[in-house]
Amino acid sequence: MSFCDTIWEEVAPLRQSILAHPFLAELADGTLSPEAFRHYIVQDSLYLAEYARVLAIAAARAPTAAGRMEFSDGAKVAVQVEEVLHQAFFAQFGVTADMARTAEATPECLGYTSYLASLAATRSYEELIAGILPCFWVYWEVGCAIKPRASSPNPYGAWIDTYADPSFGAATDRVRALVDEAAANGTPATRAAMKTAFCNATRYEWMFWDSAHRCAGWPI
Ligand SMILES: Cc1ncc(CN)c(N)n1
Repeated sequence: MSFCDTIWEEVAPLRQSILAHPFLAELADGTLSPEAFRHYIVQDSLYLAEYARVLAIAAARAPTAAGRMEFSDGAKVAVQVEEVLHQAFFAQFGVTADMARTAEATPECLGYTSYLASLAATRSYEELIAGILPCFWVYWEVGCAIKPRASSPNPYGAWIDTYADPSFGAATDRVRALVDEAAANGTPATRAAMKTAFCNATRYEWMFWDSAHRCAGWPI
């Protein structure tokens, strides 16, 4: 079994909690409240801006040309493609430019992006790319799980289609291959640290949807 397959199995309970989360169940059947989705999409826009920066750092730190290509392409895609999706949803759900510009990152959004930035700034390249991977893989799993059971028409159909698209699966596979390669060249201590980064980022994915479902902000 590859390193990625092993850590994927280890986070199986977390993944089950993600797949069973009411945010995603309601998104699939189209009953998710517009308020919860608006909360999510505004926070996601803040998230992706930071994620793109983290990918650009991963590109700069990558020891191979394949890594430099993948992460610099990923940084571009995070800014371009997903932002196009967000702009369409902003229009659909009444998010004005002013609302988007003045939005403050929630604890979950700030926690996730700050965690990835800390991996980029103070940890190994191997840990960094292990922390980057759930953003791809978890969404690909969610997109594929939701698509066959999604209601039609569905106000969130474009979101589902984006993450169930084979091109997103192909990008996930390429990042997985880079993580497997890094793990194979690393020490047991490196692999243990990579597993921690992967697990923490997967936790943040659950927390991100959960806070959107509660429309939660800062408690104080
Ligand atoms: C929080 C989060 N994680 C992952 C993705 C998918 N790139 C996203 N758009 N937002």
